[in-house]
Amino acid sequence: MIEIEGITKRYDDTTVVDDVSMVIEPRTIAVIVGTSGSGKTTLLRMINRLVEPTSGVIKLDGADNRSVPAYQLRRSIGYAIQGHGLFPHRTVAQNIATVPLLLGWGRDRIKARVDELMTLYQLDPQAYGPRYPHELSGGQQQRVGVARALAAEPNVLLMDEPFGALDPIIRTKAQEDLLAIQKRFGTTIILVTHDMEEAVHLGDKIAVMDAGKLVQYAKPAEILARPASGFVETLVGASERPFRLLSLGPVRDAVEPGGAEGDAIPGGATQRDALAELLWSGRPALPVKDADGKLLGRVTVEGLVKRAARPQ
Ligand SMILES: Nc1ncnc2c1ncn2[C@@H]1O[C@H](COP(=O)(O)OP(=O)(O)OP(=O)(O)O)[C@@H](O)[C@H]1O
Repeated sequence: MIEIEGITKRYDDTTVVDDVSMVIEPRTIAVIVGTSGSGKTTLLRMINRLVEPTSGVIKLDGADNRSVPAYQLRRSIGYAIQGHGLFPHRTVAQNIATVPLLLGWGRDRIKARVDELMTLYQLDPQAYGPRYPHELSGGQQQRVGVARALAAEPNVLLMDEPFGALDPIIRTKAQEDLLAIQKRFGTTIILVTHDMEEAVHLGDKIAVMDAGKLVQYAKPAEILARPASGFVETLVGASERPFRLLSLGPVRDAVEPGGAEGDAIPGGATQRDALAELLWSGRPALPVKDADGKLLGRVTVEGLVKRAARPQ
């Protein structure tokens, strides 16, 4: 668990993070969003003490993050940034091995971990391990950056716009990989992004920052349905709100009795996917099936539009 208590950062007379308090539950993802310069990166970097706060306390599993030396703290917290921050003159395998080496792991353990992470990220260790970062694509470099951040099995992973430079398709894949890995290792993740869609998709909770202040910290559905202020509403994008709400719910929750013509959509797909499919194909209804292929009912344009208009 990460407890941020009344944390403030001032540079001379300027307060860039202003009395922020929030709790990040273990094994969850908290996403920080906000306008440029609102203090997101500064807040993130106070967790691993790349920035020292002016006042306030941050506790990791109950312990003040100043109770150990900063360099030691940083070895126990993964950190992934936009542009990946890979060491250009070290191979991919050496990059991933950085923190385990610092921690004094044995050779065999390091090799096993590097191979495990590379395999997990679909980079063949034999082929890619000896390469240098410039010999990889942007998406591959990004995966190596996250693999490196995860190498020493940190309980906490800080990510600052990790997918910012990726094209939309690779970005979606990177987000899915992150969710799968977070489930597998139970990592607690704090991620900064400009992209509200990404925040809604990844966040168990979303923290909205404005001019150094935390203006709302809530589940995505709550932020979308009940933005705490005009600022949050604008950030969320009023016109896209209905679609974002639909992207939170599975189709199986929107099923109506009856059947429909054509290929079925799986119950686990999002309601947004179903609406897109309906609009795209010009059909009024789609059959919905569960994972075993059993017919659950149908989903209609009308039903989905109603759900989007009336948030729970
Ligand atoms: N070392 C520093 N000295 C003085 N001011 C700083 C320093 N670091 C950051 N700031 C200021 O603090 C404010 C918040 O910066 P920060 O990088 O945390 O914002 P951000 O929300 O992450 O922005 P962006 O989305 O553009 O990355 C900015 O106005 C920035 O200029």
